[in-house]
Amino acid sequence: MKPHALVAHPDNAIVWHEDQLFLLDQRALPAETRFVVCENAAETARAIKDMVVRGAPAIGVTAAYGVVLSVRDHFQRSPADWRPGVDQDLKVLAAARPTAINLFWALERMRELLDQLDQLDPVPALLIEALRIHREDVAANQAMGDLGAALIEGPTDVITHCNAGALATGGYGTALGVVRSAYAAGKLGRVYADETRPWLQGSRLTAWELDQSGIPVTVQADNVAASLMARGGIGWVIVGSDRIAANGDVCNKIGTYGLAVLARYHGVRFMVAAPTSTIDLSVARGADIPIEERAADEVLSCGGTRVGPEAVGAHNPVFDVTPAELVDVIVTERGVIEQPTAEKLAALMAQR
Ligand SMILES: CSC[C@H]1O[C@H](OP(=O)(O)O)[C@H](O)[C@@H]1O
Repeated sequence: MKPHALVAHPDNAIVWHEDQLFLLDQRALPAETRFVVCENAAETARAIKDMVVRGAPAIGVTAAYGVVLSVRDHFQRSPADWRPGVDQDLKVLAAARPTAINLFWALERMRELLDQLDQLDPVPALLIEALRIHREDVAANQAMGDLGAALIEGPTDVITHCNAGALATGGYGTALGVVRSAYAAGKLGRVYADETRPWLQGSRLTAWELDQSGIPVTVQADNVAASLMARGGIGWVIVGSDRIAANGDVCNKIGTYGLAVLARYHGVRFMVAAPTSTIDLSVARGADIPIEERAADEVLSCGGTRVGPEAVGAHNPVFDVTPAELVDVIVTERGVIEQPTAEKLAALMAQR
């Protein structure tokens, strides 16, 4: 009998159980539900890079647990001189993926605690901090869900892109957190989930999550959104984010920018739901955000079968940037920003 903690559920994507890190393998969903166990920082970094776990906040939460694994390893090996090995592991974790700021935000928060620790055994304090980061993320998503749902008059249908759900976070979800709260409030009819080529986060993960939650969901090819908006009945496009620049430009899954242009053309409102750990005031504008390029094979294969000619390459940027002027509202756990600007973001981030 599997322990309750390891039941495959969207809110159980990242599990610290019996002093081990278990990750629901999102490469296999929905066909197979299996967990990958990470025993150390290197395995955790590999799991992030290979997208066993993905989604900006989920990457941050996972990296925090990766730091706990690192400290436990190095403290056990060398109780008097464990820090250098941990610092090297911090670099390995930071190199896992370049775009989601939550990875670096979580590592910096763990590093700040490391710098303060002087007790003999650092592991308990670090585990408590990682668990706190995890718990805070879920609470932020629940708060955002309610704030975002309050903006929806409804009942209406919405489009979402990629997966910004429980699987992409510590639990509950950002964009899908708004979807969950709006559905519970009777404001949501149906979610149209872009399949989100090439990794299919929408048709595999969002569809699985919403189906598990009993929320009406229809998968659509990425090029259907325009005609669906033209038909009418779509009130909102609701997406997550991997990094929001100081001026309000939003970096998110490739294809988000095109959705924002279509939404503005068709008078559909465009909502970005993201915790403040996704806002990066150190980056002035979206053009300065590093965009991850992944293997050409992700584009040239589908379901493990090569679909493109062997001799042909592929361009596979996996994020793009939506200019702030195309974003109607950014929803964070601290509050809502209509028509985001640098000034409004700075004021929000100055709040404690
Ligand atoms: C809640 S943030 C989720 C965010 O992350 C996804 O990217 P990936 O699946 O490559 O990690 C996508 O951009 C989602 O919007």
